[in-house]
Amino acid sequence: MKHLRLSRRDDAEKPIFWTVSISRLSDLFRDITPEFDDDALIEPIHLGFEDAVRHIRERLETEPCDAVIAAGSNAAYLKSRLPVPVVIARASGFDVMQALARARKISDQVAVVTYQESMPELIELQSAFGLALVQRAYVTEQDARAQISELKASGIRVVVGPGLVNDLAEEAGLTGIFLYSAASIRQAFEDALEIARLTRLESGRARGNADTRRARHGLADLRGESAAMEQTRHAIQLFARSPATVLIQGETGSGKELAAQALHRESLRARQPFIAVNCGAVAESLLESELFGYEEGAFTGSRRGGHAGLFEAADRGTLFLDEIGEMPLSLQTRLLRVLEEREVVRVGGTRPVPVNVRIVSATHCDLDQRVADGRFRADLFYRLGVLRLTLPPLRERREDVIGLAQWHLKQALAALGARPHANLHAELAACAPLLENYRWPGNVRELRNLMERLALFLASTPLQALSPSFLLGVAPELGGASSAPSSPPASAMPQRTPAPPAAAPTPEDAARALARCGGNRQAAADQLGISRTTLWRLMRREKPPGM
Ligand SMILES: Nc1ncnc2c1ncn2[C@@H]1O[C@H](COP(=O)(O)OP(=O)(O)OP(=O)(O)O)[C@@H](O)[C@H]1O
Repeated sequence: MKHLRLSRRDDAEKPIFWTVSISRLSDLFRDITPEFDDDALIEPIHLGFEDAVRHIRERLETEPCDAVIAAGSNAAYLKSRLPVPVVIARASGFDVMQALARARKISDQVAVVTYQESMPELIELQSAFGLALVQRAYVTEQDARAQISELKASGIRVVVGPGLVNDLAEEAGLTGIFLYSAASIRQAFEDALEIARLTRLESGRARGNADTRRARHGLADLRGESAAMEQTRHAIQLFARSPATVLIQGETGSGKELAAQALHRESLRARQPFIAVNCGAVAESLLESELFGYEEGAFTGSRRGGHAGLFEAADRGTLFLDEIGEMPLSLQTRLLRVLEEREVVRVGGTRPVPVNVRIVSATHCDLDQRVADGRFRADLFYRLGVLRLTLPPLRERREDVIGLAQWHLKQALAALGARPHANLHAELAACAPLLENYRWPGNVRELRNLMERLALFLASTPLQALSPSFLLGVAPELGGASSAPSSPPASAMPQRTPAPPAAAPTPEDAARALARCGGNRQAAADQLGISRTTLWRLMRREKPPGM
């Protein structure tokens, strides 16, 4: 979901979030906050309910805030009383299962107390966990307190619930088990980033920035001396002169978005917005209103005055529709109409708004096949692909591997404040058999990630020569092994011969990486050398355990 997140930026540009909690949720907020330092300014507010509302309302008179992040009844209270978006951190099914497993170790008489709604599906887990489960829902603090004393009187000793419930349970001499995991809090922070992005886009605050910051990359950033890359750059220059639609095809990490940005930067629209949206990562209903906008009253919760969609926001610029193959059929019809009429009608509206937008779309999937399967409209396919650009996978242009490796390694070393070895080129050339024989399922993104990993080890051991055996120690996958090491390799590590190419990550690999990274999608994607979009794709294919 790289498009749903603004890139690393100066503090002045970062969205501002306030996390609001009085319970032990504050500790979890505090622990997760540093992970988002590059993306947002996050400040804790240790207040709840009325006190929090009063405090926040006062501050909002003089200070900006893009979203408030809270959980449980406190979040619901704030949501209906604050004029800024309130993102509610929600416990996932996995959180509940983890909490129950912990509770089970203490007692087989467990109560789950949640805000407003109980979880009927938990009944089925009773026998799996060998538990006698009691479920309660509360509305107010008083209500929660009363429920807990009833539970205590009935012999319950362990209570699973949000922060307030934990505090009350412990006050009553029971054991409280906290319901939220780090992963659910991270998800709330991600949601807040997305909301800030959409709100800023709508208010026009980010529109000026989008001109140069969302299209950050130009033609020179698409590196590689192979004939295929030369041709790609040439085609981009040529296509930039035309207003026609461009369809970019290529495997994950092969540079499709870089190419789209370069196309925009080379075109006459370079000073106008470049707006990217991932058609696969946004729910159908949200994608519709995000793309086309909506009128006031179009649906419950719609904003007063309506909302301009991305077509309107990208007016005179470029709209990059990534993962176009994932666009639902109903929206395909609507998109086709916009392309033909050159005007959008907002959801719930009747008035056409003229738009002048160049559409560049990208896909990793075989769109011809989707058309043949009836999953993608043939007329839209032709309309989107007046011009076509295909980015070759890295394994088909092995002559680019060493140059790209050197460039990304130098960048990564510089980011760590470390100097590259004077003979870096020769050292990498000696590693060429390993690097060039590898299959690179994640293409240049995977190569970049690997170089970042290598830079970390080289920066921590400045006297270490970059030899093939050292490289293999850092990146066993180059020799056919699948796991990454957790500590710097021993320099005397024996060299292994390259094994058959590693396969692309599977949904199971994605699930394992997510578990290793505590649910942090960016970290998991980086570990696998894939984009968050690809990770998301793999997760969608993953069957929930036990099914
Ligand atoms: N030709 C290239 N030169 C230098 N770096 C590249 C090149 N191609 C890709 N990269 C690197 O790989 C990263 C991923 O590229 P990009 O996001 O454009 O891939 P993509 O094809 O859009 O991937 P996905 O389908 O997974 O979204 C870039 O951020 C860049 O660091």
